[in-house]
Amino acid sequence: PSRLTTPASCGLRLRKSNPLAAEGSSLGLTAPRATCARTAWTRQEGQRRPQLAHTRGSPLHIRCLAGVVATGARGHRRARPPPRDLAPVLFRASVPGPQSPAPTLLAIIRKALSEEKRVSTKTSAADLVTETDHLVEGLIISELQERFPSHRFIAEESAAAGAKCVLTPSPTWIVDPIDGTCNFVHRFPTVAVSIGFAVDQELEFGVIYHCTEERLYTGRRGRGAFCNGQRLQVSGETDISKALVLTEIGPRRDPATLKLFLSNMERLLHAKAHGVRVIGSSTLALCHLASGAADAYYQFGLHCWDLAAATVIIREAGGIVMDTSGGPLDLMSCRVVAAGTREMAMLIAQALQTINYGRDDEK
Ligand SMILES: O=P(O)(O)OC[C@@]1(O)O[C@H](CO)[C@@H](O)[C@@H]1O
Ligand SMILES: [Mg+2]
Repeated sequence: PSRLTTPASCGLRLRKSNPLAAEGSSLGLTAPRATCARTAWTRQEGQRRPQLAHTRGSPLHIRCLAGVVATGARGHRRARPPPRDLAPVLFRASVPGPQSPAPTLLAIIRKALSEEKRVSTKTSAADLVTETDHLVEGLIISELQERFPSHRFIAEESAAAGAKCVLTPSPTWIVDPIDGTCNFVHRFPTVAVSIGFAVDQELEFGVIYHCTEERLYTGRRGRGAFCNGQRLQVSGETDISKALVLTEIGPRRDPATLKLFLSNMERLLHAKAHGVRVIGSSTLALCHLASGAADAYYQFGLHCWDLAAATVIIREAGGIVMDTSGGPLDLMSCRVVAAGTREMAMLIAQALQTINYGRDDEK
């Protein structure tokens, strides 16, 4: 029995030759296909979450996706994140196989990406949501909830519907079902799913999947960060005048907020940063930082579901994630500075003017 064994209800079986079964194997670029119980989903009128039914024999599905990421995360204090080797199985497996009759998480996102969407707005005209955001969040939560009834959830669309975002010591899943919804609506192919996990208010692991480029980023506290099996390492840059900096605009577009946003960007450009980029997904921007493709990230107006998974990945890649004041990160504070080095993070923090977005746990 290896750590790859998932609970019987999932029905996941991996072939004996599975290289991921070996302790310390890579993140599974060569992961074999796995089979598990088939999960069919339906969504009836007025029903917020999909209903799940099981049949044996189909390619791995969201049930396994949630089940595998959750393996070992049972129980307060003793909660243990999954072996890092399992994470790729999780997302890889949710891509439908040739004979798959059931849509899977990534299949749902990819299909919807190319279709017309029903788009609604949330806190502002630039803060978008689609039915796919709701559907994906519902799938992830119902699977995890069924397996871990005592665990708590903080998730973007549930929060938008009024659920409180309070991080307690209980094991808590922090979910952004689609990060980059505006990109998703425009078919701009920079869209991710982000799932973080915290116990005792400490982030334990994070998984971010770049849905169109099939890049799986994972980080587990004390065990490193990886992208498709390659270890991630931040850049060692300490000089702003040699830095590529990433940010996101934030949802507000009122003149005062925009003025501060543009002035912060201007300050970094005056400091001769090579560039300041906005790609439309804070989780993927933070993954670029973790991989050394950028040197710093800052933002006002992001949320705990943008930060949870990415924070573990950046820290495990050797980077710094801190508050814009230069103090420790506060996951609920709606602001962040991250960089490959503490020197760079401090320089960025010192250059910024604060934009007050309030706190996630006070909304
Ligand atoms: O709504 P979504 O797609 O999950 O978030 C999109 C996004 O650009 O908006 C947030 C706030 O500006 C960013 O941090 C985040 O990446
Ligand atoms: Mg989202």
